[in-house]
Amino acid sequence: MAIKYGRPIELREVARGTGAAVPHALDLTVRPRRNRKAEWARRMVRENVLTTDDLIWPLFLIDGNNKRETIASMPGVERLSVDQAVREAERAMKLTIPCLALFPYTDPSLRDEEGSEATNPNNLVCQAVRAIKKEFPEIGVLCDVALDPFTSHGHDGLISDGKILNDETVAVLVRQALVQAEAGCDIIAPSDMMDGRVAAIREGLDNTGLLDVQIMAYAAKYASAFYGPFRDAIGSAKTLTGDKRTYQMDSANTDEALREVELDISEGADMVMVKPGMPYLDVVRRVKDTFAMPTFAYQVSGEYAMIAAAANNGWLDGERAMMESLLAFKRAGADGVLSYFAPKAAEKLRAQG
Ligand SMILES: NCC(=O)CCC(=O)O
Ligand SMILES: [Mg+2]
Repeated sequence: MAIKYGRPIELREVARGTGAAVPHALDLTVRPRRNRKAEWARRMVRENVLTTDDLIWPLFLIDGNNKRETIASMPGVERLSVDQAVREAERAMKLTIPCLALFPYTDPSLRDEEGSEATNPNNLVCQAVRAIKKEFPEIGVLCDVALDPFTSHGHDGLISDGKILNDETVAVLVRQALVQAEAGCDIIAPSDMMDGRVAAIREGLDNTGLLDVQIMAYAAKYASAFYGPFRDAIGSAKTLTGDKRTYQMDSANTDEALREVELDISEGADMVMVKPGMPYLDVVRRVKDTFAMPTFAYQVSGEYAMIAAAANNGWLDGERAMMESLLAFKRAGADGVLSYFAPKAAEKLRAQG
């Protein structure tokens, strides 16, 4: 006799209730709310989870010693001297955040038209990479590749006659990537949106024997108003002339994002990124579904600032909004999120056990 699983039909509807019909009960067989009736039940059917493994923590660097500077448009985020960045690396280790991303505030006296400080093997980023990797070799360090923290005009590339030069910029970006990789960074993340930079950087790394250095391409990076506070943080807000729409993507497009991502993968990107985050979750989903690559999203400074400002005004429950916004990236298919909330979110996740 075949084994029958499940209860006989006549037993199914025997509830633990009184047996009496509920007045005004709707004739519903399916009641989705049953699976939400208690925390244990909600946990059991939960489809997506956020863990500390999903977080990449961006840090801002500044010259000096034992220095921490607040950033007015990013409450709770500071610029850190290298020694303080090492302390945050220790905090990240304890919080089991797998990776840090480094962004420098370059002293204005070191900024020039060509962004030459970007290729100085002893610049702030390289110093921080060496210091962090020396004390905490087990934490991942990601370095951004683009010229905007280093140029007097605040653009990511070289300019001639008001135009951003693609191929000339790529040559400089390769040199920037090499000094960072030689300092010991684990992931090179080109954020400049020049065409062909991933292939050129991969070739440069491979020719130098840096075969294990990964590339996370800012593959679909949009020209966005949400980067405002970041430009305050790295000091390029005041100096930026014009906008970045000839190289960053038009926010109206998603097919184009797929073509950009496809190119970067074909050029050797190990991981791809969509940026900004929350306003572009549709792009994250399409990229993940199309390429099944490790896919990251950047919850950028403006997204952080909106939540932080509303929370500081008492208009939002900041902690809940933070966790909900981060989980949204997982739901959209992201494998991880670069977020200024990383340490706070990790603390909360660890407190929850
Ligand atoms: N290349 C890194 C960024 O541009 C970050 C933008 C932001 O957080 O607003
Ligand atoms: Mg591209």
